[in-house]
Amino acid sequence: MTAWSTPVATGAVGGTVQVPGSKSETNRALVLAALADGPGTLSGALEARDTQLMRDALTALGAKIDDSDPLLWRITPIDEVTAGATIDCGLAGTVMRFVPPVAALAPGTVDFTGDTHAKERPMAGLLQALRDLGAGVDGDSLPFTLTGNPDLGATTRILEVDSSATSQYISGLLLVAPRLPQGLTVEHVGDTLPSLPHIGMTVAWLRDAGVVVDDAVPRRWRVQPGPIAAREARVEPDLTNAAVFLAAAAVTGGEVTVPGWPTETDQPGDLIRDILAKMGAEVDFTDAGLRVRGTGVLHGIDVDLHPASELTPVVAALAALASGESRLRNIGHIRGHETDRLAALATEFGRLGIGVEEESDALTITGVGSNPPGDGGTFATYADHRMAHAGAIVGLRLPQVSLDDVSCTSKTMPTFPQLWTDLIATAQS
Ligand SMILES: O=C(O)C1=C[C@@H](OP(=O)(O)O)[C@@H](O)[C@H](O)C1
Ligand SMILES: C=C(OP(=O)(O)O)C(=O)O
Repeated sequence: MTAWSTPVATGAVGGTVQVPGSKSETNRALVLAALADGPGTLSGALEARDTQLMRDALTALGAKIDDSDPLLWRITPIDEVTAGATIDCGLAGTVMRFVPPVAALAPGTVDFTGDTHAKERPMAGLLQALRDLGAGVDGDSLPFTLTGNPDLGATTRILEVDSSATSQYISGLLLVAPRLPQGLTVEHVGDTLPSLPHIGMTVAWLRDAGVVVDDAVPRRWRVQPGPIAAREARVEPDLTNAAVFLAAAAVTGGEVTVPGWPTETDQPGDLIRDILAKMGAEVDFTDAGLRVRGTGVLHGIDVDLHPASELTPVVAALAALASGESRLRNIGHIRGHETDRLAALATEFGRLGIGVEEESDALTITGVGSNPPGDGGTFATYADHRMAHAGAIVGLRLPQVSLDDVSCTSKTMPTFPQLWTDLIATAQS
């Protein structure tokens, strides 16, 4: 645990923040490279706990990953998936949902474990799907032992999956689908399907590796069997992680540029541009990247975050500092993220004196506007990197906010405390 006093911004911030690579893209690229038909490379990849866990997991299953050059990782694919390993998933959704389908190709058992809270994260729908494909699994949540089946999916026509708890079940299954003898047709059978753009990202990465995917029918994906082409793949900056720095511009009336922001992207974090503009900031592309300028006005917002729910903590923090009421809707499934984010945000904002009403799938937040409560206090992060981002944003205007633990930011952005300190220092100078 590393406690951290968040810096208050005494003026407008101004700076350029080079945001590290996308977690979601890096971990998809690693899985596809490990299953590819030859050696490949990855540039712009994210160095963080979630991607280290993925590298360790794929190495344990037989891939060779040379990450000695941070600018260009070299991946030699798995020849035959190795049985007998123990995979530590940490708290990484992409590891716990993307690696078991790979391990299910092993001729033997693979053990899966994770952090204390990982045991609470939804796994049952994926593990049932793997059983339906012919693997064995001895539980419905972490930790579990999986017994692989080299004939995985050989007799499956259509695999029905309830992915309402997390889109990552479907992404994990699609990533191995081309390696199954008949390919795979996956059909979502639940009521809701969150984070759909993240499934779109999976489909795009498969297609870029030469895999034929038919997604013409909503909630149904048909992946043809065939090789996954080895590639020289490139990862974009993480747009959801970028959101916290852009928020600092909007909150302080300052200006922040993020270089390398793609003009077309599969990352749902791109939605932050629209959200910030609706809340009153100026958002535009310049030759240097995406620029956000605070205007001194920050309105509340009514927003459906179902497709981009990982933005919730940052948007909630913006709402907390805005004027008027905000409503963040359709996000019940984020109770299964790194922590129950609806409960955690309501508790921690409430403790600081910010009005929050928690519903089963929504938050209503009464922004403090020009009257931030003055006492500050401890802000618990629940091992959740994005709770740390939310605490840092409210700490820009509420004095003496202290995160109980900032080390959780290493999950996807170990450089966050330094990048944040440097950016907020520009307001003091
Ligand atoms: O596939 C991915 O890379 C992700 C999918 C989403 O998960 P959920 O569908 O559980 O929201 C997102 O929130 C998570 O941060 C990353
Ligand atoms: C939900 C998130 O992560 P994970 O990939 O662990 O699900 C997140 O990063 O906001």
